[in-house]
Amino acid sequence: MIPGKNPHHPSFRRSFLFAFQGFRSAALQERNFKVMLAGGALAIAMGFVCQLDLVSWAIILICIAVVLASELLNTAIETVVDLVSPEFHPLAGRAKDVAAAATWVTTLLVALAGICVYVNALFFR
Ligand SMILES: Nc1ncnc2c1ncn2[C@@H]1O[C@H](COP(=O)(O)OP(=O)(O)OP(=O)(O)O)[C@@H](O)[C@H]1O
Repeated sequence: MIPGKNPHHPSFRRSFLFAFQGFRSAALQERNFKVMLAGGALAIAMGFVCQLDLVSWAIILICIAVVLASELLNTAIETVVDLVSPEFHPLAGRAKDVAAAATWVTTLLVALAGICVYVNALFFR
């Protein structure tokens, strides 16, 4: 909470608007997040092409959510690091590198999970 601000929590509607504002700024300004949104759209299109069953759709949607959420968290961490350490500092660099690694590990494993789902839908049904 911002110091000195009204201690009452914002309403759900206002909280949702703040979250939407964060999503919008990431979608407009972050190249990696744009790429991941495009990847999510592609995954959904492939789901229709492969005529996924309900459980496979659930797996694909969870995968998309995990990747987008990890990129949003990575962006949040980078933003805070830039705020508290605008100058070069090895710990700032480490924090950004580790946050980026989290995104890439997630993306890699989600891509493998997605391939399993589509291969199963195309060749084993
Ligand atoms: N303040 C800093 N001190 C030390 N190293 C830093 C600092 N800021 C960035 N770095 C190093 O530069 C790398 C790139 O940082 P940058 O802020 O450009 O993020 P990025 O990789 O461009 O992120 P994105 O592409 O997601 O916006 C970091 O991973 C880190 O290794």
